[in-house]
Amino acid sequence: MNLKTDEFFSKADELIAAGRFIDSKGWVPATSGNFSARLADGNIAITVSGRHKGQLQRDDIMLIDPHGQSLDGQKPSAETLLHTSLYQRYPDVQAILHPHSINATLAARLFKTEIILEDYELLKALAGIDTHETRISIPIFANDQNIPRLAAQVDEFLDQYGETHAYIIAGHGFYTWGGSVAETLRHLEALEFLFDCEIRLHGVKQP
Ligand SMILES: CSCCC(=O)C(=O)COP(=O)(O)O
Ligand SMILES: [Zn+2]
Repeated sequence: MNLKTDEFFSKADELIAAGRFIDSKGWVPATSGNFSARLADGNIAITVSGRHKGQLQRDDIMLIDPHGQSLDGQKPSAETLLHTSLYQRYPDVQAILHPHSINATLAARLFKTEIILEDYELLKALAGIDTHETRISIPIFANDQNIPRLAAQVDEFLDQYGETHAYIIAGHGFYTWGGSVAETLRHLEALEFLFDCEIRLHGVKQP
């Protein structure tokens, strides 16, 4: 049975286009990052491990089940568990994007455990926020090569502190998600701008 349906290819094409845009900004250097989108049957279209995310072709997007098992023989992202955990937690989440941007990396060096974003008009680009008079915290987790342990740490935090639009992994990148690939890309772009503002504001050494 061919599991790659029209819906799969449509989502794959959205992820490919998102990858080109994200790469054009320099946010997925040297094969870093990974992307996924949930399909109507619960299976997930996700990037094959090790591919350059700015040069994706249809063959670079593969199919996994909700538990992260490959359904087409290809090897999914090394960070698949971070995707499947978020889909399991948030039934409305339909796409996840993970860039390795300079701003996320610098933000973790500067802010250590969380980055606070408040009083920015662009916060309204994040789903559910309708005023600049909003204060959100983006948590920062220590990097870990043990992805199950990292996923468990994220899960434990989200169990305790509830919803967030994104999280940063120190020295690594960030994860963000949304109700569609387009919404997730909007979150990614807005968060990049907001991280940049905070880094410029707090990161410039005083004379
Ligand atoms: C060269 S980046 C190291 C791995 C990583 O953090 C990443 O985002 C890409 O891994 P993938 O297996 O998804 O290609
Ligand atoms: Zn990564």
